[in-house]
Amino acid sequence: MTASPEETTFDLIVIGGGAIGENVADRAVQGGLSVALVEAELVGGECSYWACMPSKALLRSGAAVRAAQNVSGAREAVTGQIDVRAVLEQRNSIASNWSDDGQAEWVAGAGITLLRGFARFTGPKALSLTDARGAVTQLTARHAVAVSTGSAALLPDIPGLAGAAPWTSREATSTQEIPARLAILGGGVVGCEMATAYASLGSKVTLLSRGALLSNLEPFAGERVKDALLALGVDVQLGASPTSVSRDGAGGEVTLVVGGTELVVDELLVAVGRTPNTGDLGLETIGLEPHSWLPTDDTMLVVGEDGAPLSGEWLYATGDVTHRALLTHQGKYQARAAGDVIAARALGKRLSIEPWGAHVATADHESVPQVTFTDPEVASVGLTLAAAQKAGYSVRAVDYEIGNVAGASVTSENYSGQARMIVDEDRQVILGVTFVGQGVAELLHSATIAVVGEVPLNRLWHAVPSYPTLSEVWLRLLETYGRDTSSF
Ligand SMILES: Cc1cc2nc3c(=O)[nH]c(=O)nc-3n(C[C@H](O)[C@H](O)[C@H](O)COP(=O)(O)OP(=O)(O)OC[C@H]3O[C@@H](n4cnc5c(N)ncnc54)[C@H](O)[C@@H]3O)c2cc1C
Ligand SMILES: NC(=O)c1ccc[n+]([C@@H]2O[C@H](COP(=O)([O-])OP(=O)(O)OC[C@H]3O[C@@H](n4cnc5c(N)ncnc54)[C@H](O)[C@@H]3O)[C@@H](O)[C@H]2O)c1
Repeated sequence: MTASPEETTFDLIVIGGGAIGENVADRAVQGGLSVALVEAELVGGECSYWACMPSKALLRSGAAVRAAQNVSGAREAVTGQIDVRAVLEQRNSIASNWSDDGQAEWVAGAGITLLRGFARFTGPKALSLTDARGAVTQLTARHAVAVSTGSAALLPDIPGLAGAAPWTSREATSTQEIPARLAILGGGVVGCEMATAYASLGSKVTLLSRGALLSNLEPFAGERVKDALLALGVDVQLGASPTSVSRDGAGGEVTLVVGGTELVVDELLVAVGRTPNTGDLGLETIGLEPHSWLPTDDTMLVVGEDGAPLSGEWLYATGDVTHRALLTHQGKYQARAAGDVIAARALGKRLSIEPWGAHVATADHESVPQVTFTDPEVASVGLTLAAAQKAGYSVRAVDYEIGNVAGASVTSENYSGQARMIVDEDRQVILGVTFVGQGVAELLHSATIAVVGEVPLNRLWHAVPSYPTLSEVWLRLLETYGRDTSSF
């Protein structure tokens, strides 16, 4: 049966029904547009089924046990081992058993038309949709198309790697068996989180990292996480990268050659970054390069090599595929801006596109928060010292040992953690904050508000942290910086 033009023409077509695409579609519908959301796999995308949620489910039991083991009285109550089967079942439940029924229901309830299949551009505002049976439908967008196709794990060009069936983050977050021996390639966020999870669940983990761990963050973060991984029994090898990889038949042992020495494991997880899902999107039909990231302006309009939006200003991108900040919360922030601005432009409404306006993703530049769920956690927002200096700010870094605040001593015996605040000396506002320690994830939003709000230090003295909480680290950071009383 051939679909009628009414069924194949929409004000906006969103390609990719991950967390980000869902939000673009939702905002645009709320803004008054008809919207189709095209999804080739599961509505909800990586975050729900193979990334944020299942990975955190794998990490939580180990963190809970260690937290109890560091409190007298509670320690005595922790007498057994982690129940790995129960952890995997809980993870299965958090990943909705890889069924997207609930999210598809939400999409329908939000007034979005869900189209299942794989979308490719055939020209400006024109797409073909291929469904699971191979049937092809042509789609047309009246006003805009938003690409929210996400990213996939990058496989480096190491001899033998591709043929050795390595794990990516997908297998690592969805496995039903914990391998006895796991090698992890890459000391970034995925590598450090998965090393923590699998060591907690009983694997003998070897973590191979070319450089320092978590190298995009303050250096002390990676150092403290490295010490914690060593304490968990992880073999952390810095400056190490395999020169060849092979697997002994399907499902057999994997052998890596690292610095001339053989390392034999049951599985190898590759976690060396991401590649955009744009290889088979028909980008060549609209003058863009297949396999490339899709850079945007702050209203999320895709820009060409000249930095200007494509002719007609109809193509938007949000989420990982933009390479602005590969994080669910930041992608959803972009999605809110994009969905609203697409609707406003389509309906000729007033735009709010000045920095920090409603239709722009200004925070992507220097105010991105991120929690790395290692143990200790790393919670950071804004610029590191190195990034602030590189950007030309006149800065001072203020450090404090979190273990010294009263709240830390009741949270955990021998609490140890570090806080760093980066102060813009010219404006007396905070450009970045990093906390490393148990339970610091929930501290992060206070820092995000201080950074985004550009709250002057003199006003921050009036934001009084409750006693005895970890938040008292804020007061200690201010005291360490010193109070300017010259204007009193
Ligand atoms: C192991 C791991 C843990 C993570 N943990 C966190 C975390 O704790 N917190 C956090 O903020 N971020 C985390 N991230 C990052 C987060 O998962 C991503 O930033 C987020 O999923 C990006 O969402 P997206 O919608 O842009 O892309 P995706 O979630 O990848 O969704 C894209 C969707 O588009 C579909 N698609 C692609 N091409 C087409 C096409 N041509 N036609 C139709 N459909 C298509 C795909 O099937 C997919 O469903 C983690 C990432 C990994 C790998
Ligand atoms: N909690 C979270 O917010 C969370 C968790 C997981 C992932 N993520 C997101 O997912 C994205 C991908 O994470 P990731 O860990 O794959 O990437 P990443 O960019 O964080 O780290 C990749 C690491 O691999 C190293 N590397 C690159 N090529 C290598 C090679 N050939 N051999 C050895 N090492 C190599 C890099 O130096 C880097 O340290 C991140 O950008 C992050 O934003 C977020």
